[in-house]
Amino acid sequence: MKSDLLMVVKDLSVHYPNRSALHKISLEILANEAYIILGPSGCGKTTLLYAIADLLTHKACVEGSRIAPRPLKKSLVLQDYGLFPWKTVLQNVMLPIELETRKDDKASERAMFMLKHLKLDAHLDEYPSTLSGGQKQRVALARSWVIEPDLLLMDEPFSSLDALTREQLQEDVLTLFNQSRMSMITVTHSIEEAVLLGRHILILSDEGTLSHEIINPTFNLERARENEAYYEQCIEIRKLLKEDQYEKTALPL
Ligand SMILES: Nc1ncnc2c1ncn2[C@@H]1O[C@H](COP(=O)(O)OP(=O)(O)OP(=O)(O)O)[C@@H](O)[C@H]1O
Repeated sequence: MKSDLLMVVKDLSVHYPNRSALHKISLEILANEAYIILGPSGCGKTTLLYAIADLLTHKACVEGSRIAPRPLKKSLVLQDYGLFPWKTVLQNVMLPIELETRKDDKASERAMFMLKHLKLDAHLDEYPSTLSGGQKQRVALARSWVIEPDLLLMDEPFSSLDALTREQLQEDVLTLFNQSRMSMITVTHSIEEAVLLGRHILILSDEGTLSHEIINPTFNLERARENEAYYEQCIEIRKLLKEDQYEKTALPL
């Protein structure tokens, strides 16, 4: 196995009691890489993310394998932040450290660095109810980063934020990604977000198969939104999604 391999997913299929969600998905997840899961609504993006995170409900029947050559530290960021309302910003961020059995002397220092970087240092003792959506999502990001995960999993993390806040947070994620050695997997509906945050773009079809796995040459491009190559890549991805849709609806000759 390659030394920088975090996980090998082989022939993964997931069946819920009333329907199947994924069909024979195979992929490799490498260290220090950025992955996107993109596809139409209901195609199984969240199911794939949860399968990788090992968080599928007990009702899901899973076939195939997910093999990690070494134990992985994983963190999950959800669309609705998942903060504890009775804990302050700092307490929310430090929670995963408290739950760890291993002593981590540098954790407080790391948490403070993260909170400062994400411009939350003036809100340490505030409760989530007093924060804006963007601030809450920053707390969730800081919390997921503080344990220095091998794999950061994000389920539509910015979809409930306004456009400017979303853009700022996407920049924050890229900066933190570039300063770390982790891999991240982001589920999104947005082609623009996919091209911004993913070097590997995995496109699922309506039937829950992996229809395309694309290497995005514009990933990590400086000031991507001011660059033509970024928009050309968005157009390419949009074409592939439309072709998938067309193939599905085309009448047989
Ligand atoms: N716990 C569950 N029990 C039964 N069916 C489920 C469950 N979770 C998801 N499904 C079904 O599996 C399919 C895939 O769901 P999933 O949430 O993974 O898709 P998605 O691509 O993330 O959707 P969206 O883009 O709308 O969030 C859907 O048809 C959904 O109804």
